[in-house]
Amino acid sequence: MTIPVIDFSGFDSADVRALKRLAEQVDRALSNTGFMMITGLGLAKRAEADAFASAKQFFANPEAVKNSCRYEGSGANFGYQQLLGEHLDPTAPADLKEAFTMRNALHQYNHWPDVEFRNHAQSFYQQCLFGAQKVLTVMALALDLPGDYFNHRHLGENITLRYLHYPAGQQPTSDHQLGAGAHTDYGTITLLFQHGVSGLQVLDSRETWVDVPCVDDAIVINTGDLMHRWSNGKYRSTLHRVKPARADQARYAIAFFVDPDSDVTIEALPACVSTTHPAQFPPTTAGQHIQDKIQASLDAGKAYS
Ligand SMILES: O=C(O)CCC(=O)C(=O)O
Ligand SMILES: [Fe+2]
Repeated sequence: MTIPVIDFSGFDSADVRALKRLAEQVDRALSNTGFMMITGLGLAKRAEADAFASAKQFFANPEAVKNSCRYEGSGANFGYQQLLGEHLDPTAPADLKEAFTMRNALHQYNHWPDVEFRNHAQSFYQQCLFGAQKVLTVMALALDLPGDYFNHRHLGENITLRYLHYPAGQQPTSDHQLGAGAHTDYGTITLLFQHGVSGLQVLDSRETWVDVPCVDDAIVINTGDLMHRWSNGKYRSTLHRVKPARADQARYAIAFFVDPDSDVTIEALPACVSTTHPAQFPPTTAGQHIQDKIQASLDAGKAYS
């Protein structure tokens, strides 16, 4: 399985042929593997560097400092989650990672570690949103929808920036313990910044875990469960996982989850339904699906404690 690299620099020309070509490339990648690497989105490099610097500085703090912004629950979906705080695979041991999760980061006024951390996070969130909107536009065109169809349904309520730290030198308790357990993402698309250290793996159609390389200046983008349902199974929500960090090298990554507003109903889009391929899933609301999945990843800990 190879994950295609797609150059989005033609997006801004608004040339109809360039957009059509992008839509075809995105459609193929999301139907085949559910994963693509995108270059040329035009995000400010400085914002990404500042966000990673902030993340590293925050995770280096003592536990007591980090816990002053402790994650309170799936409803807020905001704050610090300590090592072993989550089971992305609810059937596996806890993940060897810590995280700082920031849902709807432009409208969160409390619980920030400090002003600089907040400024960097909000700047990077804005950059990611700007890039994500281009990708959502191309996806809408690929699915025969008006170009702004998805943008209107992703106003920010469930859009979440997440700093991840896979610390060096953590000894897994078993082969089943990972940096991040096997999971599918919950929403529409995820943008993932790997910061030059690999570790992410994707399950291919032969049930083999394939390493995702770090490609300079490329953002990994994958589709999640709700896009799978919206597209009536056409766009994949592919299982992926992260290996534990190496003994001598920590891994930092940033994920940007682009998920629909809570009251958006997700049901098969007209272009994806036919008499031979009727709707495969009952309608659901985005909020319900996202809450159920987050809660499962937190509740799973109880079975292991
Ligand atoms: O750290 C990574 O590379 C991936 C993390 C991930 O898949 C997630 O947070 O959903
Ligand atoms: Fe993921």
